[in-house]
Amino acid sequence: RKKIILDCDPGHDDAVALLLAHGNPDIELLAVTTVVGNQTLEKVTRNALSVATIAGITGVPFAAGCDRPLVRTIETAPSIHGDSGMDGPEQPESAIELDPRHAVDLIIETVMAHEPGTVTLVPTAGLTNIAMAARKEPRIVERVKEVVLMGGGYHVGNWSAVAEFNIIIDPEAAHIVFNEKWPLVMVGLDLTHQALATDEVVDRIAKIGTKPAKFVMELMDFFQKTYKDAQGFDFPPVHDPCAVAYVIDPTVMTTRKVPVDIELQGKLTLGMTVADFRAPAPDDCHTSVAVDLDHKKFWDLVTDAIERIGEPA
Ligand SMILES: Nc1ccc([C@@H]2N[C@H](CO)[C@@H](O)[C@H]2O)cc1
Ligand SMILES: [Ca+2]
Repeated sequence: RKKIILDCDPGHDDAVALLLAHGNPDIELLAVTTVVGNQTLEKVTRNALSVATIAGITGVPFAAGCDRPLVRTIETAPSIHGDSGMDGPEQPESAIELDPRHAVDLIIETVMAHEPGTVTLVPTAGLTNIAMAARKEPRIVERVKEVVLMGGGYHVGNWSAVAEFNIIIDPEAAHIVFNEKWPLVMVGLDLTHQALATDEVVDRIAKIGTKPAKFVMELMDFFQKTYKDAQGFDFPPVHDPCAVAYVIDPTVMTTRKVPVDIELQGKLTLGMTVADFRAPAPDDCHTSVAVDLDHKKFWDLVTDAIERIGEPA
């Protein structure tokens, strides 16, 4: 089984990523950590515990991390995720206790406690926790198997013309993470904008008929409305589970090995993930970007995972 740590900011699509990681039999979810992003740290942490309650996730430590970016001020995304960060479904009261450790310490301790090259970091939010972990314990960089993150875009932006939200809300953290020498797969908007929750997909999930499936339905219903109003999409792109799907089955998408760096100075280009497609890629290139998604294979993984979770509604 593939061991992962999910660092997230639930977030409608983070919630689906968590359900995919929990439901898929090939994934061993070692820890879940939260970070400020779609909403404040307090809200996204509450949301993560709500998802854990609905999905019946037990025996997995959940820890809260950084409540603001390294340098800049907080920017949240209520236009997409609402005031709670996960508007739409009724949220259950969660009985799950947070791990008392800071997320940065939980990430470090978990990576150091497992064999080198066995733990994959899956960030689906701003990279503040990941950057802090690499600075506090540099040994995790060579010990981590790879970083598979949802963020960035080599030709697409959503929070500026050329920058994606997870990167631009903490570009200094992203610069740290992309420049450490660990293998890094950037699952950016170029890929995730193909992961549309179409009517056919939502109908498939509705037919599952369990509490988690109903929860996902209500999430997608809200997400579809805000994505239509805020970004003019007919169907919402469900970004974050794409990163988890890659860890489960890398053939779910194609990737290209290209150098990627983060713009920190640009007036128009701050937070841009600049990918250099000029061939050949340097031998020491440790970054790849995701290009084409196998839409059916992806949604088969997601619906299969949801089917494996929870009692009939
Ligand atoms: N407009 C918008 C802003 C932020 C996000 C969140 N950031 C990433 C996509 O940009 C995902 O992780 C998602 O949770 C999605 C849409
Ligand atoms: Ca997210």
